[in-house]
Amino acid sequence: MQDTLRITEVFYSLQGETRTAGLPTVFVRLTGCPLRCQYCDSAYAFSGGTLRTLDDILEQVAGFRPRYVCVTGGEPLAQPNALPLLERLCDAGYEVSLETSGALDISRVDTRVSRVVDLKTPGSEEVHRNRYENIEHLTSNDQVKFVICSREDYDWAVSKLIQYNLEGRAGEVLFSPSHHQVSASDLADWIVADNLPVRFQLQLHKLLWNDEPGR
Ligand SMILES: C[S@@+](CC[C@H](N)C(=O)[O-])C[C@H]1O[C@@H](n2cnc3c(N)ncnc32)[C@H](O)[C@@H]1O
Ligand SMILES: Nc1nc2[nH]cc(C(=O)O)c2c(=O)[nH]1
Ligand code: SF4
Ligand SMILES: [Mg+2]
Repeated sequence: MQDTLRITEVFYSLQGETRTAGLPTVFVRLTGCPLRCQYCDSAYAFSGGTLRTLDDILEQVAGFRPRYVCVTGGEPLAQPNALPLLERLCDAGYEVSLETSGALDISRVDTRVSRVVDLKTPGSEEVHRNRYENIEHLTSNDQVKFVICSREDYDWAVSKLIQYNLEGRAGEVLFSPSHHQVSASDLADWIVADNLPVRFQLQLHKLLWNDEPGR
């Protein structure tokens, strides 16, 4: 169908992650994902959802009068109409971010959008899906994220940081512990010991609300 997207939820909350962590943000969560990361906290968005028009989604977002809008999922870029949704959110004047697995082409995403590209680690069990061609499209408005499941994942992430000069390409490089799979304080200690040019982050929404859907 034209101009529709399959949507799991639209909600207003504090952004729990990335460079806008702590800022009130509307989340638009798109349904469906071709990956199956072993840690996925959003598996409820793999199926179901409601087909909605872009106009309908834009109208609900406007009702919250937000400054920040985050398009997430599921995997947003698995739906072709994610691209016009992102454009229209930017045209409406919001500061827009996109959370993507990095398994799909980001090159056609509006560059006004801050693209948060998750480079999947071996511990995610989806490392083979990384589309490394995306890295050349990154700008200082974009963010690269590693969700770390173990010391081995940390060492792998450091090697990718160096290999692709990620600090020089993206505005932010984020290291996040996979929830309850690696000690957050160990990860923090490793980053300091290695003097890494990355930002450690925790998922604020899990500290606040224990990952209830729609928060
Ligand atoms: C649910 S995904 C949706 C967007 C896209 N599919 C992706 O993977 O980036 C949003 C972010 O949450 C992260 N995430 C999911 N489960 C997590 C967990 N248990 N601990 C930490 N981060 C997690 C993902 O790695 C991703 O960066
Ligand atoms: N508050 C809040 N912040 C978030 N940042 C990323 C989220 C996600 O599930 O992708 C998320 C979420 O679900 N809730
Ligand atoms: S790519 Fe994102 S939504 Fe899909 S399984 Fe992995 S974390 Fe979950
Ligand atoms: Mg969540």
